[in-house]
Amino acid sequence: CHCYALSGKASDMDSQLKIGFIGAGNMAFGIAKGILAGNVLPVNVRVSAPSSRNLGRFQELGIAVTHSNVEVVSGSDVVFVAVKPHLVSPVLNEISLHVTDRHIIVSVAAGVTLTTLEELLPENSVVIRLMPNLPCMVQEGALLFSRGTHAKQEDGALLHSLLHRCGLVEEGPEAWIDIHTGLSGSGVAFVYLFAEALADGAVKMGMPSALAHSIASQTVLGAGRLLRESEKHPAQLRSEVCTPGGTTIYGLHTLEQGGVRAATMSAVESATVRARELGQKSAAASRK
Ligand SMILES: NC(=O)C1=CN([C@@H]2O[C@H](COP(=O)(O)OP(=O)(O)OC[C@H]3O[C@@H](n4cnc5c(N)ncnc54)[C@H](O)[C@@H]3O)[C@@H](O)[C@H]2O)C=CC1
Ligand SMILES: O=C(O)[C@@H]1CCC=N1
Repeated sequence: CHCYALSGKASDMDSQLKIGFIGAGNMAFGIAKGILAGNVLPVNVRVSAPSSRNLGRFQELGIAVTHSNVEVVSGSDVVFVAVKPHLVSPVLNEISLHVTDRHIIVSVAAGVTLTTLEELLPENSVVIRLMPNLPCMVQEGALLFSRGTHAKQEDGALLHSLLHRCGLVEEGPEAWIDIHTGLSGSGVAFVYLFAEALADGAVKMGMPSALAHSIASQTVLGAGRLLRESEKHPAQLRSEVCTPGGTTIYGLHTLEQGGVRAATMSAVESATVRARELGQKSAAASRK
């Protein structure tokens, strides 16, 4: 049974837990790295994918690899389902017979709802929906999870404890997961686009590209760290950068004329709406 006593001893339990990943892509790798940075040993982790192409980097971490999803489920307590959303339904159909009350099934697939996940698994299965983002790779992810009908508070605490080295980990109602997907799952790509454009601007003004990209990435990193560590509102920090009549306010005016703020809000909205659409598609597919 997954009912580990969690009276502040979650991290002691982690070291004995068996962790599985179905799907060996970027997200599985990022989460695996964070989990190994915590209390879990590589011998207690296994990962499956149909081809060997993506498995090498997991092997380099000492993680056992296989082509059998069922083998991952049979040998694990916590199973991360980290395949593309349209593959969640076939994969859960394939493993369903092997899921027991020992398991916590954690899906990271964009859009796929707890209801769909629960319908595809045996009755009373413990299911958690998690939305991570790519910076889990460097333990600076932003992760939000939501518990299914049969996932208890202590199951959430266990997941939190497993993932705490992946970055910021929060729990919330399921309605926020699609929003978090737009804000942060996809949001990192919006930040990359902005970083690329910053560098392009510098190249346009005559700076060599390699230096411009290196400075742009450090600028994003530094701005992010200061924002998080100061706990100030972004508008406050922005005003600290703006000398009256100086360079920054001229640049900001140009950005506002380009509608960057409205465009960014709309980008979060479109990505959120798309996550909801993906959820409806996967629900329809699971009923077939
Ligand atoms: N990439 C990102 O930034 C984020 C992705 N996600 C979600 O994570 C999930 C995975 O995304 P990525 O890692 O980017 O994809 P990916 O394409 O890098 O990885 C998918 C993996 O699944 C494997 N796979 C394919 N069919 C399989 C099967 N039948 N059984 C087992 N494994 C199979 C592939 O070989 C591959 O290793 C998606 O559902 C996505 O919505 C969530 C948050 C952020
Ligand atoms: O683009 C996607 O659908 C996935 C989910 C969040 C980030 N990548």
